[in-house]
Amino acid sequence: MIIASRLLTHVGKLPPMVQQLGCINRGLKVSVVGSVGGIGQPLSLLLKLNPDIEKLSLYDIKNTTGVGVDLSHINTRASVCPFEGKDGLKKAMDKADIVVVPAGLPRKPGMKREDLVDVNATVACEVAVAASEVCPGAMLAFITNPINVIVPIVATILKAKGTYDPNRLFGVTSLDVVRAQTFVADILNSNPQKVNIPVIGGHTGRTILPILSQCDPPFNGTVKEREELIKHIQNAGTEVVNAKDGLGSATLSMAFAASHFINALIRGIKGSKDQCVVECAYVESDVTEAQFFATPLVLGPQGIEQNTGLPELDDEERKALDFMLPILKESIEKGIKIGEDMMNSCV
Ligand SMILES: NC(=O)C1=CN([C@@H]2O[C@H](COP(=O)(O)OP(=O)(O)OC[C@H]3O[C@@H](n4cnc5c(N)ncnc54)[C@H](O)[C@@H]3O)[C@@H](O)[C@H]2O)C=CC1
Ligand SMILES: O=C([O-])CC(=O)C(=O)O
Repeated sequence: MIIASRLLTHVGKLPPMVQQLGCINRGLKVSVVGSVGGIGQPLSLLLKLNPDIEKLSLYDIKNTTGVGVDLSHINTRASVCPFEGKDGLKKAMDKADIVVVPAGLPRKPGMKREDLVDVNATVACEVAVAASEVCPGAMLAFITNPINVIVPIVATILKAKGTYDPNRLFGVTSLDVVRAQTFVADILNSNPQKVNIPVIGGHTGRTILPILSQCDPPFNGTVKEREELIKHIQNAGTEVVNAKDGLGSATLSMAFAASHFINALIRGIKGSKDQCVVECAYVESDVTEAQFFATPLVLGPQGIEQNTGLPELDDEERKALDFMLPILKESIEKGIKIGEDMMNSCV
């Protein structure tokens, strides 16, 4: 059941530790945790191209130096600093403005995203603890699956450490939007970059809800075409996992989607004046009964400036939302419980 479909804002009083005045005019420090992986390498490359990044700090458990030296030869502004090993995490994240996390195990055919939780919860916990110590004001963007569970785990740990700011913690769901834009554009024979479509909820199966009724340009397909399109968007991750046949999940499209999201966060931090920065992401929310939920967010110097709430929904979308909420709530409860159990064990 929907609690509210009005405009909501999370902008509250920040804990003193994480308070920042206005927007940042200097170059930014961005840390990529898991930078040697299938997503981490192309994501680091794309971020190296952003002229607002002054320091690109790379961390992985091993082999970061090679990736760092390679990237460092590219003639763009960001200086590249590679770190590895247990001690390297805090050094890499020290005073970061943004930490993006493509670390952790990907799926193999036959697995669900939820099957990754045991291994990936540890990675998320390590990053949350390090963030609390060395960059408590940073924007944290988690790519690690299962997003629906990982973000509540991180929030719970940050809360216990006294450094949680709900405006600065994001589960990256941009790939769902990128896919929705692409698949709609394929059908409409239009430019995918010009398709506007919110994707709300979470990041697995039927918790991924593209709001086709609000698509611009309009999608006027038949009921069957619409159902097929929604299924295609919801199952796209599994499609890649099966096509890669044991060699992992989406990496290149994810790196593109994540760099798009991080570039938007940066425009927000820099106080972009030319246009409002709006992106969908999975965040703490009171838009529905689910404590974490993806909706379009206005991004600004302090992270989430405004949660725009639920887009207008038609009857089918309302039913789909009602169907997903218990699934999402169960994942969130699980995440909170794992976070409580782990908070002292992953330091
Ligand atoms: N949010 C989303 O839409 C998507 C999320 N993903 C998820 O992203 C994650 C990464 O995927 P891939 O890059 O394909 O995996 P990968 O296996 O290619 O790379 C993961 C990297 O994480 C590193 N790593 C492992 N434990 C670490 C730790 N404790 N600290 C730092 N680094 C650590 C590994 O050394 C490796 O370099 C997976 O969990 C995957 O399911 C993948 C696609 C889309
Ligand atoms: O499906 C996976 O395991 C990776 C992922 O989240 C996606 O591609 O959307």
